Amino acid sequence: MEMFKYMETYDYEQLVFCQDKASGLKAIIAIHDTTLGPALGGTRMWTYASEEDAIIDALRLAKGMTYKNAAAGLNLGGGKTVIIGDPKKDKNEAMFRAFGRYIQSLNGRYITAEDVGTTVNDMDTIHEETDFVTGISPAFGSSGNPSPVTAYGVYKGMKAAAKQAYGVDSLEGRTVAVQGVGNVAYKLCEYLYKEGANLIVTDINKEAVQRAVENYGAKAVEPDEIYSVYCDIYAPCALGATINDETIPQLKATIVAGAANNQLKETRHGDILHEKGIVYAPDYVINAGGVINVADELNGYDSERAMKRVETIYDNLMRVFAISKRDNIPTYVAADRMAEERIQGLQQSRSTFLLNGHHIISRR
Ligand SMILES: NC(=O)C1=CN([C@@H]2O[C@H](COP(=O)(O)OP(=O)(O)OC[C@H]3O[C@@H](n4cnc5c(N)ncnc54)[C@H](O)[C@@H]3O)[C@@H](O)[C@H]2O)C=CC1
Ligand SMILES: CC(C)CC(=O)C(=O)O
Repeated sequence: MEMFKYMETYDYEQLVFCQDKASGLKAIIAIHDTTLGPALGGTRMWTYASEEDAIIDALRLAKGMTYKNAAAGLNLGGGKTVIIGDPKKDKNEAMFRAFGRYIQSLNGRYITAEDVGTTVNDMDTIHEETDFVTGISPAFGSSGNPSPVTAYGVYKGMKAAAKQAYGVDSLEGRTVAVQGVGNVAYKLCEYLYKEGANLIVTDINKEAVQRAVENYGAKAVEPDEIYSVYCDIYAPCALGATINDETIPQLKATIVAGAANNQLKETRHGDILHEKGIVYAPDYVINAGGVINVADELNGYDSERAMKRVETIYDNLMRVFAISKRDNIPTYVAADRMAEERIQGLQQSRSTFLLNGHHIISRR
């Protein structure tokens, strides 16, 4: 992979490789764009098939955060970390402390939080070494686990998508097929169940499936069956790239709306959804609840204020749908346009982010 060529093509600012032999830390911090402010994005711990896969994941996720933070109206840029390893077996305190020191060395250009494979406890360990971490324990006056708030945002966004598709935003009686019932989606299922939606769920973790079956009356299907079930809404809430050449022909849903990052395998898959008349809620717009919540910590965390802001996801999606309809463009293009316009509009008045005494984090 020609790294600088890739970074130049997609306008990345910085890629940092962090290695600590004693603890086994192998982390890649990708900073995409800091026009709007310091790069905020979570840390994913995952077993990658190759180092190149890990680098590509970090880069793609970081770019997604630039767009997510811009579209959510946050004064934050986009970044992300991946730690190579199995979160069930390879974690240790020294690893997250070493990682915290690497974050500190960036002097505020990058602020981290949870993502798949990392927890509030990990963020607390990172916090032993740096202030540039969010999603730390409520005991520190912080916001804790972002997943339930992400779920609330996805639920609100799903209602916006229903309004667009059906003219009413009630989800009562609608059937939602949920792929992956982990931290975000289990809470999402609770919101949907309470509103009277029917749930079909799948997960590679049988216990996660069982929980949703027992508590929310969900019907369970095998992981490869979820794409073809009869439903109104397909909610991808596991990992990315599940909207692809194999899955699109199987979909019966009129809406795709879920929590996963990078849902479209390639952008052309967003074009195909548009051509088929499927309402696609762009991933980074609908799943911004978590980052909105952790970003509120930078102002001294206030849960009520954060939840109010998360509710704007509904309006942000309605704007995206309106742009898509007006210009007859796929919703993912409309969302990109909305985010890019905000970044470009502010580019004139900001230069690349540097710690200059007006650091956003100095407010807490
Ligand atoms: N946690 C958060 O606040 C946010 C999460 N996201 C994204 O939402 C997605 C879910 O996040 P979490 O719930 O935190 O992760 P999680 O790890 O708690 O849940 C993911 C679930 O998907 C399951 N899974 C993995 N591969 C699968 C497959 N092939 N088929 C079926 N199930 C599969 C896992 O067993 C797990 O239960 C991720 O893509 C994440 O990046 C995005 C924004 C914020
Ligand atoms: C989990 C969030 C706190 C931030 C993030 O990395 C995301 O939204 O993907």
